Amino acid sequence: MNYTERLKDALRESGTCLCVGLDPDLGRIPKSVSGAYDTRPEQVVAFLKTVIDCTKDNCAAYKPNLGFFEALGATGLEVFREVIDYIPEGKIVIADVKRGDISSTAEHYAKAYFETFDVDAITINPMMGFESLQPFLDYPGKGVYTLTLTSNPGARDFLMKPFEGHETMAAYIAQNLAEMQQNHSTHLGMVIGATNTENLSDVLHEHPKGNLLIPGIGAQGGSIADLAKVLSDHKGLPLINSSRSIIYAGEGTEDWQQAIGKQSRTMKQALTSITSSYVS
Ligand SMILES: O=c1ccn([C@@H]2O[C@H](COP(=O)(O)O)[C@@H](O)[C@H]2O)c(=O)[nH]1
Repeated sequence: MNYTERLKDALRESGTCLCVGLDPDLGRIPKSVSGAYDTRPEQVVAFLKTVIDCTKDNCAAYKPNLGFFEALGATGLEVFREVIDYIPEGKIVIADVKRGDISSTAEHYAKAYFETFDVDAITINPMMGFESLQPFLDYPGKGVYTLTLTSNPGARDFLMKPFEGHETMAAYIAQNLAEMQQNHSTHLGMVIGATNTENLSDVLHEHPKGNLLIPGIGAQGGSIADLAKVLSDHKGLPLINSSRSIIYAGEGTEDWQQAIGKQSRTMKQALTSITSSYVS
């Protein structure tokens, strides 16, 4: 099965395009978890397993961000392994690594995430040029989401500036991804921010079948209504990510597990109008 078919199944089975971001911040782990385990890696594993238990009925995908795992030190990758192994079958797992380098190094990033960890998809950074994406592109069944129009204010520094005859550099990236897709078996999707919807039409027009990873709702304040408008004609499948607003929903309370479950249900509900355009 190719990546898009597996993604479609995950959306259909869960009835949502919600992706839960796994960004474990040690300072925000509930006291009942940090008090019960001696080591930081054990605390993170226990917290994230509970997050997964509380959210699995309300999402199609999980997106662990490797920065949070690397911050744990030498055992960070073991924690990452244990957490992704716990994610139920049928969910899409996206390693948010934002890699990109010369080919000999990029080949090893591709090997690490598509072979050693065997995740469904990763995020990549195109800053070193399209040739640096090459090592990721011949993995049938896998997906890459290339940073195209990111959700942060710094997207204005390069990605929203006119470039090579396009209104934005983001649209130029999207056009190149669509062209590269014609000759490669890895699905070439895009990361686009829910906070920058006013600049998204051109980007989506250039890569009309690209699957989308969309951070920026929740803690970053992106509007689901604006997103729904801009996505209305897009043919690629969206995964809409929220991390902090879900996994720390119960911060400071005793019934934090219920709060996480409730917030993921609320997000799933809020995304219904978008999900229903893709899942019948
Ligand atoms: O443009 C981008 C690309 C990636 N991210 C990542 O998504 C999550 C968002 O977390 P929230 O807590 O929902 O704000 C995080 O891992 C970012 O590194 C992004 O926000 N924007």
